Amino acid sequence: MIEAAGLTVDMGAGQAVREASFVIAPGDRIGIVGESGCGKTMLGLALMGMVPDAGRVSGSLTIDGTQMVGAGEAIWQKLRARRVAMIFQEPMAALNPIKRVGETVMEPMMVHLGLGRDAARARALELFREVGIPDPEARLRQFPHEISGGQRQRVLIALALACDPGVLIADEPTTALDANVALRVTQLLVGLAERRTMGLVFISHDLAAVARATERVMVMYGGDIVERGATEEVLAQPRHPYTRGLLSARPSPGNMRATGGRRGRLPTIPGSVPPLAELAPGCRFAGRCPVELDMCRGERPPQRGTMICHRSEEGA
Ligand SMILES: Nc1ncnc2c1ncn2[C@@H]1O[C@H](COP(=O)(O)OP(=O)(O)OP(=O)(O)O)[C@@H](O)[C@H]1O
Repeated sequence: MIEAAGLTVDMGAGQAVREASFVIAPGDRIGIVGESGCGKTMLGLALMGMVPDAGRVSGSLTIDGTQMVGAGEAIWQKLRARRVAMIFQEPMAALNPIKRVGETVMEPMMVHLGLGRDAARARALELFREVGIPDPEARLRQFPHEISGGQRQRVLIALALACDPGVLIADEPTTALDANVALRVTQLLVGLAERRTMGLVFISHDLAAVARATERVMVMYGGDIVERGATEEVLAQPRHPYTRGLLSARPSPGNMRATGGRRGRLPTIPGSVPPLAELAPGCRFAGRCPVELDMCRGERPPQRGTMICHRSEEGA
């Protein structure tokens, strides 16, 4: 349904996504993982034709066989919401605070599907039931601030499903939620993808959620997809040093101690030495790169084609 080949997003200051190639077929559940700033959201936005104005998209992206790189807004509007939909980060920011959530969910059905108010309301009610919102009649009339974080996320899922998309992109759908609610939202997304034979692109820092939600995973680092494969295999036997670092940085009592309590930071891998001798001036790891960056070229600022070392504030 979606095929990307050499898909690149250039933000002017650098490439947020570099030469990404992959296929998403109906029912595929694919994870995109990697640390903050590695390009996950920008890749999701590229699949929606919503890259910020400063960005330039090149390469190839076909949706249902139509080339979308260079396609005008009119073509995107036909596909967006109907073929590809996205759940955006931060439910509170993604919902209009002065609009009842029912109205928000009804709007795309009236605009894109041409449904009248009554039909759109009936369908919104059905969707609220499908995503597990209790007392859906009452919820339709509420404002975003009147419902819990978990329910706001479910409203956003209902909104994304409004036009029955073939692929749903969920950008950090569980990050703002506590562990129990996050687990239920993850299970909901998997169930929806299975029932509807809908593709699911699950973007997350949360490797446990990715393991639950997806069958395949792509690991991004500095705009590149550095590793990919069956989720179970990649998480159990990562091949790329960056993936190994990412996995060992998972917050656990052990590595919380190793990192002095800094969640999500990569701990030092004892004895690891960068394979390239030349390091950036001032690199505070002084020859002991904590993530074994096999592509570190010691350049500062990082040049196109180099991997950016996010672990060192001073060095690249
Ligand atoms: N509006 C923008 N204009 C210019 N550059 C941007 C813009 N938004 C993001 N970027 C840059 O694009 C790169 C990729 O950002 P992106 O938001 O895709 O990362 P991410 O992996 O989704 O991070 P996070 O997990 O924090 O959301 C970063 O270097 C970021 O600074």
